[in-house]
Amino acid sequence: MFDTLLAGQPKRQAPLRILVADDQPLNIRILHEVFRNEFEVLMTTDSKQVVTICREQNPDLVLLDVVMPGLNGHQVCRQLRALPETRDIPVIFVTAKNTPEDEVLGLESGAVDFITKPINPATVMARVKTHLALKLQNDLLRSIALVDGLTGVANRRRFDEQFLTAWRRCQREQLELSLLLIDLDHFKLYNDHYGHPAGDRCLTRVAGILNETIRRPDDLLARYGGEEFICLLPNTAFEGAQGRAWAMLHAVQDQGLEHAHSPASAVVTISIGAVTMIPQAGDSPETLLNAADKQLYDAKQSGRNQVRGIELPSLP
Ligand SMILES: Nc1nc2c(ncn2[C@@H]2O[C@H](COP(=O)(O)OP(=O)(O)OP(=O)(O)O)[C@@H](O)[C@H]2O)c(=O)[nH]1
Repeated sequence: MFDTLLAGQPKRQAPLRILVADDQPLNIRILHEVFRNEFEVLMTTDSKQVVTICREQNPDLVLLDVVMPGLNGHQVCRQLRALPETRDIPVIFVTAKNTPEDEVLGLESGAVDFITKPINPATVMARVKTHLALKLQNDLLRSIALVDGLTGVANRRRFDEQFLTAWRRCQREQLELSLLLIDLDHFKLYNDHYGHPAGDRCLTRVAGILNETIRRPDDLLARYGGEEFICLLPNTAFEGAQGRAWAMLHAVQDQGLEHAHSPASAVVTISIGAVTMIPQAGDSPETLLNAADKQLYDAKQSGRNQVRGIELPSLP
């Protein structure tokens, strides 16, 4: 099952990655020996490092010792489940404590399985492969559920998830967060003149053009609804966001897609509302969305085929 699933995956950039956390270096060495030929193995003896490593290195599975100084395995597991960016990483407890009470406690804290010490290498490998296969299957289903069926770019749900994660990160680290709200100009007239199927093809072309202007791994272009797209630019200052917006506007215009009945231009064009802010504790993500909407409205009012932008002051 594992190899079949792996073969069906979109090509991964890196090998599957496992994090082994145990305060005893000897135990880590034993597990490293079991996995090192098949997976990339991350290791730590410090339970307090597990959440940070998961956030930064996004392992596909965690093997977690239960009894550790500082935070115990159950506490770590609960922390992982509470964070959006780590909650889908499966955790297997590796423990000498295997009474029914221990197992209930472990399952309640969110572990998917238990492996009893002293470990049997063949059993550990089989269990880990089973859970990795399930994780890959979940990742695949999630990725399908998060793509817009018409244009192939991210859908609204994916945007909502990623926006919230970016918002929290920028709030925590006091970074600039920018949003571009993008709308095709006079698209009703396009549909009326060329027909709905041609309108669909036009939307798909524009989505592709916009997506090609995205540069950084954390940037995201999504279809926000109808003929509206949205672009998330975390850790991006106002000038950078404006630059991206104008690059998108020119890229669409330069394609020269005929729009004979548009009062704005002879070709398909877009209008963009751009906003930037450093989120503070009292701010809400809607502030940024509403501001982008207002800027987009201004761009439309000013004749379309325009970028309008604003840098929001933070709350005192
Ligand atoms: N072909 C196609 N058309 C869509 C889709 N989603 C929304 N539309 C059309 O997009 C058009 C949007 O029209 P309006 O909201 O009036 O805006 P507009 O004509 O683009 O005018 P402005 O935004 O003011 O420049 C409507 O005709 C919708 O039917 C889609 O998936 N496919």
